[in-house]
Formats: sequence, structure tokens, C-alpha cells
Amino acid sequence: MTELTPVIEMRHIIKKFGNFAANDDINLQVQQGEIHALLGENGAGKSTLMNILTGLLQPTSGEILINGKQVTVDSPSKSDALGIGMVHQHFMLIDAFTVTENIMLGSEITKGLTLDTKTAAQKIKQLSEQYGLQVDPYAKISDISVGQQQRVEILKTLYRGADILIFDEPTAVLTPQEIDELIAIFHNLAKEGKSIILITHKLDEIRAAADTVTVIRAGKSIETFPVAGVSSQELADLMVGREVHFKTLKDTVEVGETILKIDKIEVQNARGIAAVKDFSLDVKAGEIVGIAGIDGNGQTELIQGITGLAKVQSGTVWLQGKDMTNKTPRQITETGVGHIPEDRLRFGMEVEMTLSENLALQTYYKSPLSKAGVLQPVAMDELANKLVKEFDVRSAGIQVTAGSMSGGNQQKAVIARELNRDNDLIIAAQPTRGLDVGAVEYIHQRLIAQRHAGKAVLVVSFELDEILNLSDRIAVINAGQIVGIVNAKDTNKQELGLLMTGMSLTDARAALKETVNA
Ligand SMILES: Nc1ncnc2c1ncn2[C@@H]1O[C@H](COP(=O)(O)OP(=O)(O)OP(=O)(O)O)[C@@H](O)[C@H]1O
Repeated sequence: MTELTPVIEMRHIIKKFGNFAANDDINLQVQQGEIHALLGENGAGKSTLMNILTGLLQPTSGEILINGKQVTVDSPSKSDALGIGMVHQHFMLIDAFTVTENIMLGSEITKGLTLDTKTAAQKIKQLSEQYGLQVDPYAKISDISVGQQQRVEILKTLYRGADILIFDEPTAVLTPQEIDELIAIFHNLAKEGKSIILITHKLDEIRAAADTVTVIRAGKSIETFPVAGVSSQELADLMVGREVHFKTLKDTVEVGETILKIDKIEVQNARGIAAVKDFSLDVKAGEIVGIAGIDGNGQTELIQGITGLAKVQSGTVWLQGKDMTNKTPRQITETGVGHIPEDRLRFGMEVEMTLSENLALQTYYKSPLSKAGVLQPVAMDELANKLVKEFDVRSAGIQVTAGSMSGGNQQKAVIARELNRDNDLIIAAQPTRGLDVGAVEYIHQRLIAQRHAGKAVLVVSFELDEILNLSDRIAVINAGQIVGIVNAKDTNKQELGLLMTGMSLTDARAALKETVNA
């Protein structure tokens, strides 16, 4: 049998930052038409490897071959020219522009001096038909769904002639229905000869989408094997190197007094439009309330309103019976609120500061971290070392800048800081986004331990498995309003998926009954 030449071959890739090897002899081979998953714990070195492939980083040593030919990928434009396209987790689209205008940005077709939008739109239409990426070329980005925006990102890479598409956690913001559609798109792309590298911590998705998986552990490629016949449990255990439990057991807890009471609040978004309307919800001691919803339905503004980061226009936020509406974030924190923000880079940490400093951000002005107004570095490092150990935050040391840490480890650091304080209410927005299964298991255990300790927990997540696993009650939000509140044990992913689109509970249950009967 003749060996096929891989589309991409990365050989013995080593990438050092100082003495630390983020990639420590990684080998990766991707064939044409293959969907190849990269699986590894937080900090294993996946992003570093992809940054090397897309020209953002240069390897310390090692070789890259494209279709058997050795290449130097010394800039992102070189990577583009080699047919490598990246579909980022955070879309890079301009809301006020149309689909076509966004796709054309940076690779404009001109007729004389004017932009030839018509030719571009035709090409986009042809590409979307070929690959099953339905989207209206003339629609404005602000008018299309998150799933469609992602298709625009995919079309952007295809428009530039990409043959190799890299996806970084592509399903993080999608509904269950959109995830199925995306997997179908992967298969279409592969059938048409494109190769896909898929970075994800979602093992079910690897099993549904990928042909092959390469497991990376501590900067080394451990094994590459076909996905067929492998269980999620086997994948998890292999990646983490121990047995992982997906479902965290919850004891029955007597629910106590109301800790957070949100009473008919309205919060506006940055454009001055009411993003949260007439929203009321209680969270009691000893319970976890989950908020499920599609990205952009008011979750961000809701949490910002509660935590003092955005103005509440009307209504009241009560904490432990005290009116805390429009108090400062510090005043709210001091009432016993821990906040794990969804945007860790904007609200969770200071990327220029060290890990140790970041872990002290909420308490640096108090003893033992400060004495008579003077910071105590030894005490700060002691706290940092304790939290790093307890929450398994991996980095090159507590004195590295937070910005140099892997995404998952940044998240673990924020969680460690917020759970370490003795709070009565924990507000956790997308708490496990970007975390590997082992870390998710641990964070879920910690949040459930808060509930068992009689604390109130409010979780906002796009991950329905997470919402179902953690919550006692689930409030579904659509267009800034609650569509329904259900007990977690009486619902499932499909039902939540329908409610998230704005369907009433009665209609969703009727629709699902019909599907079963059909
Ligand atoms: N510029 C840098 N300076 C120092 N260390 C770095 C730098 N970039 C990455 N690292 C380190 O390299 C290691 C690998 O990080 P990388 O982001 O590649 O991991 P990952 O597998 O993508 O993790 P995650 O799943 O959390 O995104 C981490 O320990 C990180 O702290």
C-alpha cells in the first residue's frame, strides 16, 4: 500500500518560552479530507501548536510540511497563502456590514476603483451552496444568528482559498440544533476535500465529527488513533491520565432563605436598548439556579446589572434583603458576592499583572495581603501558591504574567480567587468555558460544594449539559425575558433548546411529543 502524503505534517515541533517547553516534540499528520481533532488538557500546548501553523509563533525547532513540501510559516499572511484558515472562537465580524462586505474585507475585488460586491456575493453564494453553508450574502451581521455568523467566518476562509481549516472550540456559543448543523458542515467540507483541525474539549463532538484524534499531554503528542469505536470516557481518561467522572453527584439540600432577589429589572446594552426587560428571579441559599439561553439574549447585561458593572434602569436587586441596586462592584462584592465573569480578560484579570497579583485582586487591600496600607508580597505569594495547588492552575510559575497563560488556566485562576472568599452568593458566568473535562469535573464539584455549604449559586452557561448537571432550577432567557423556569430533573437538552428560541413551554412540550410520535 502506498502511503498518502499528508496535507499537513508537523515534525518534532519544539516551542520554548524561556526554559519552559510549551511544545515538546509534537508530531501531527493530517490527511486530505480528514477531520482531525486535537485533544489535550488546559495548557497541553494545542494553541501554541496552531499559532505555529498560522504563523503567529515561530517554533524553536522542528519542521512543517504542506503537501510534502517543507515550508516556513513566518507570518499569518504566509499561512493564508499556504491555504490555512482559522475559524476563531470569537468572531471577528463588523455588525453594521453585510455578510458579503465582511467576507470581502482584506481581500476586496475591485472594478476600477469601486468594490465589486456583486461578483463577491455570487462567489459567496456558490461557496455556500457547495459546502452547505446557508446564509444570505446581503444580510447584515447584526440581523443573523450566532450560528449563521459562524458560517460567515467559515466562508471567509473558503473565499480566501483555504484548504485546511482550523476550528478553535467552535461549538462554545451554539445551540444543540446549531451544533448538529455545524457537524454536518464539517462532513460536507471534508467530502469536498478540505481538511479540518478541530480543537475542542467536547468529547461527544469529537466522536460525532472527527475521523482521527491526536492526544497531546504536557507539550508532547502521546498518540494518534481513529475515533471510531472509542468512548468519551476512554478519550477523557487517556487525555487526563486518570478516570474522569462526567456527572457530579448532588445531595439533597434543604433550601434556605432568599439570598438574591431580582425584581422586575431593566438593563440596557451598550447601544442604549433594553437588553433585559421586566426580569424577576430569586436564588435561595442551598440552591443552584441556571440561566440557559442563546448568546446575546441579555445574559451579559443581566449579570452586569446584578454585579454593578452596568446601570439598572428600573427595578431592584436585593442581596440578603438589602437593596443593592446600582451599588459599586466593590460594595456588591463586600456583601458576600463572588463573581466569575464571562469575559475573563476584560473583567476577570489584568493580563499585564502576574498570576500572584491576579489572585490577590479582590482582597489585596485587606490583611494579611496588606498591612497599614502596604502590600505584603510574601503573603500574596503564599496565597497564590495555595490556590494554584488547590485548583491545579498550570503555568510556568506564579510570577508569569496572566496574559501568557493558557485560556483554561486563566479561567481556573479566576475561579480559584472567587471561590476562595467566603461568599454567600456565587455568580458564575460561563464558568467552564475552555476548560478540559478534568477541570470541568473539578469546578462542578466546587460549585456543588458551595450549594452543599448552604450558599446560593447563579450559573449562566451556553453549555446545556453543564446547566442540567449543576442546576436545581433552570430559567430560560430569550430576548431579555424569562421564557420559562423549569426543574432540572423535569427537562432535557431538546426542550431547553426549543425554549431558548423563544418557544413557550407548552409549545415546546407539544412539539417534542409530536417528534416522538412521528
Ligand atoms: N507567550 C508565552 N509565554 C510564556 N508561556 C506561554 C506563552 N504562551 C503559552 N505559554 C504557556 O504554554 C503552555 C501551553 O499553552 P497553550 O495555550 O498552547 O495550551 P492549550 O493546550 O491551548 O490550553 P487551553 O486548552 O487551556 O487553551 C501554557 O502553560 C502556557 O502558560
